[in-house]
Order: sequence, then structure tokens, then C-alpha cells
Amino acid sequence: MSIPKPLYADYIQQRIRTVPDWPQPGVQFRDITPLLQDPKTFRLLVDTFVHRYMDMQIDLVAGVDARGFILGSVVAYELNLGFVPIRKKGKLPYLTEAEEYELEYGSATVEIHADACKPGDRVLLVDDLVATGGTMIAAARLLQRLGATVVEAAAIVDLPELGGSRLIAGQGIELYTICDFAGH
Ligand SMILES: O=P(O)(O)OC[C@H]1O[C@H](OP(=O)(O)OP(=O)(O)O)[C@H](O)[C@@H]1O
Ligand SMILES: Nc1ncnc2[nH]cnc12
Repeated sequence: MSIPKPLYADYIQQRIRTVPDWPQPGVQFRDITPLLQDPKTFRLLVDTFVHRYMDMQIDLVAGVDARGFILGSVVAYELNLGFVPIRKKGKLPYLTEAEEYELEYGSATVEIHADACKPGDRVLLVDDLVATGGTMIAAARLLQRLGATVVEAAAIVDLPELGGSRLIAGQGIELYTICDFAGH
């Protein structure tokens, strides 16, 4: 059964700006900065996630570098939980686990501190957007390698035509998004 759309999904979606041909021709960039800038939509956005997760016995919230930090840390704070940053390669100072993933062109690596969570932890994974799904899957693999259970992956936006949400589901990871956009 699919998860019903949250009450304010349209209100939130209307405040996401589309910038054509950025960062390269053909890409429709879904810019969440207007959503964050407006205090009412920012609060609605955070509250939407808090309402969804407040009864799910989450132990920890993990957010993906960089836009996943903005949302994930506030959601963690509101849920009275700790926050774990999953960072791009070379930024974390202590012992790390790393996972490489494919981008549209080339590859990238995300890292997590080896002691960021412990076996059995129930983790909520947060990013702003799912496109090809590579980032979310790599982040989930890092958490799983440390023995955590990814209770759900959550994002504001899904771009279903890029196939990421299907890939994430294919990995057995539950995905919750507030709105989706056609096209890239
Ligand atoms: O589903 P995918 O194809 O993996 O794409 C989604 C990722 O792309 C964007 O981050 P980006 O890599 O542009 O980094 P940034 O947050 O530093 O801008 C976005 O914030 C997601 O993390
Ligand atoms: N179209 C898009 N808009 C915003 N962030 C993205 N990350 C990958 N594709 C994106």
C-alpha cells in the first residue's frame, strides 16, 4: 500500500523553484532554498517529517552531505534524537567507512564515522532529493554496514523519471517523499 500524500504537499511543492539548464543544459534543477527561506513552509516541512517519525521508535537521524544536513539535523533535534552526518569523501576526521556510487557522469564517494551508530540502531536517513538514487543507496549501505537498520529513507522531492525511487525500493529500503516532479 502506498503512503498517502501529506496534507501540505502541494503547499510545499509550490515553494520549490525550478531553475532550467542548471548546472548543465537539460537539467531542471529543483531548488529548495525558497522553501527553507520562508519560515512558514520551513516549519511545515519539518513538522511533516516529525509527525511521520515521532512514533516509529527511531534511535538516530542520519543526513547526507550537504542538503540532507539542513533538514536532517532539525528533524533530529525536534525528535529529541542525535544526528549523524554522512559526508562527501575526505571530510570526516576519525576512522571512516566509505561507499562509492555512480553519478550521471563519473562517480563519488560518501563516508561515515565508524562509530556513528551501533548494531541494532534504528536509523532514519534524510536527504533533500532523490534523482538516480545512487546517493541514498550508498548512504543506506554505510549505515547497514555498521549494523544499523534503515527504518526509512526520507526526502522532500522525488524525480521518478530518473528511476531512483524504484532502485531504492528494489534494495528493500522504504522511501518517503513529499512531492515529485516530472522530468529531470
Ligand atoms: O539520487 P542521486 O542521483 O544520487 O542525486 C541526489 C543527490 O544529488 C544532490 O546532491 P549533490 O550530489 O548535488 O550534492 P550537494 O548536496 O553538495 O549539492 C542531492 O542533494 C542528493 O544528495
Ligand atoms: N534536478 C535536480 N535538482 C536538484 N538537485 C538534484 N540532484 C540531482 N538532480 C537534481
